[in-house]
Amino acid sequence: MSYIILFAGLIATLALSLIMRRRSAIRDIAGPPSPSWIFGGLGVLFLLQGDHQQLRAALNVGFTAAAVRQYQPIFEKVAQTISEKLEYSEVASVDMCPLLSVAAFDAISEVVLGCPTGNLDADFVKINLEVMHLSSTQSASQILADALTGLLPKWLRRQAVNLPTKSLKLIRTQTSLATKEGRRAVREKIEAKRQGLDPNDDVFSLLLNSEDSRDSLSSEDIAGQTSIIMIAGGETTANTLAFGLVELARDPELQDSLRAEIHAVLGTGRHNIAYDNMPLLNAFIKEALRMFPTVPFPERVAVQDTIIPLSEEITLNTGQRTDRIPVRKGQLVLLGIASYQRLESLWGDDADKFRPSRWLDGTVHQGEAIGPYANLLSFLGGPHTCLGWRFAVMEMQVILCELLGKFSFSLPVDHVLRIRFAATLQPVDATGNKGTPLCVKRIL
Ligand code: HEM
Repeated sequence: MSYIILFAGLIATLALSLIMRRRSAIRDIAGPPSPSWIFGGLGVLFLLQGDHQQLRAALNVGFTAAAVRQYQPIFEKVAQTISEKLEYSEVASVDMCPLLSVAAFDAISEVVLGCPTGNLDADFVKINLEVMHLSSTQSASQILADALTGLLPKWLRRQAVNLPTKSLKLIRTQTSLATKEGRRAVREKIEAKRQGLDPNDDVFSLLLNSEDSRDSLSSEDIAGQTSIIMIAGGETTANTLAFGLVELARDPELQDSLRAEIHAVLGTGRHNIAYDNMPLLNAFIKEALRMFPTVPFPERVAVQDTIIPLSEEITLNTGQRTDRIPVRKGQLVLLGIASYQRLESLWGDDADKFRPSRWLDGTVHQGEAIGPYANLLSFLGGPHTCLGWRFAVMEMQVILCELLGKFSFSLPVDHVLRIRFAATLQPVDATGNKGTPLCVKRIL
């Protein structure tokens, strides 16, 4: 981990400090994130400025606090499925990563498309799970080839998208199957409405039926989001949960306290559980997001010349001191989120320690709010702030309550956890592959 932080510190801390001093700086570098050349299409992540604002405002209808509350029963069902799988597992230690990936995919399929995974096209399901694992299975040369392709001039990149590399082939197929599946889901909802059936509570139904979005969103706009939502919402949530479970397995005392809070709340009944009113659970989620931001270094291309103001002066290699960095239009800026969230100057001497109590004892960094949740940048900030952050928080709340309420987690004797950065931040096991093997014991 320290390598990642050092790397980030070298190339990107500057860019982050800036956001802290003047929040609007992030808006001046609001250009497209680098993978836009691969995906293209209609996905909200890849649009810019006016087009982006308009589409995002319309899509937001499916991601408000009120909308997300309606999805709670689906998250609970998905969480129970993980429990059932754990119950029947007979191995000494269970790799939680694949279970969490499948759960995250199930949650998105049902909440967004309104369709359980079992009813989706089998090739679409398979390709999505492959894409979720793409960044953890790429060789060093594949990563380098993709990164270099991203640096080609725009006209050449348009052609390069069709290169037969493993990652480009996978992403092309995922985008095309996702759009097909999204169109099918939209068609079925329109047909159900024509037949006078009540609309469901899924995101696409809300978008098709809400007064706020139906005039500004075409069916094709909605279907066109399927690919990016599947990708943006899957591995991100699954990896945060996986890192969090390892921290719980390391700290039996923390696990007991969290379980006591969960039992106290669940003991009062399983209906309409007020997950937001569980202080330790929410502190735990914030700490997992702070320590393990799954998108640790998002990239931006400046849309105009701008000045990035720094919170502290730095010395340039010319010896000159400065508190600002000029950025030219078109220049690439890396946002060192992982560094920002471990800066000792902001989070204290124990910034590198997993300590959820910092969110409860008043020692947490208070400053200008720069992200949508808990003053963290894990969901980014500015115009491209994660659209699904409330969705992700509730999904994590529900899954943690279900798992911790019923099981205890401990580290296997030969436990090794390394952290890899390959597009997302991933837990890696002793074999060098993505994985978090944990000993899991039923307690209730
Ligand atoms: C812990 C879980 C999650 C984390 C840490 C996370 C983080 C992020 C980050 C950092 C971005 C900005 C990426 C960039 O611009 O380069 C983003 C964008 C986005 N996320 Fe999430 N995300 C999570 C879960 C979700 C979920 C569950 C969904 C949907 C169901 C979702 C949907 C989106 C969408 C649609 C965007 C694009 C927003 C836009 O460009 O306007 N995310 N997310």
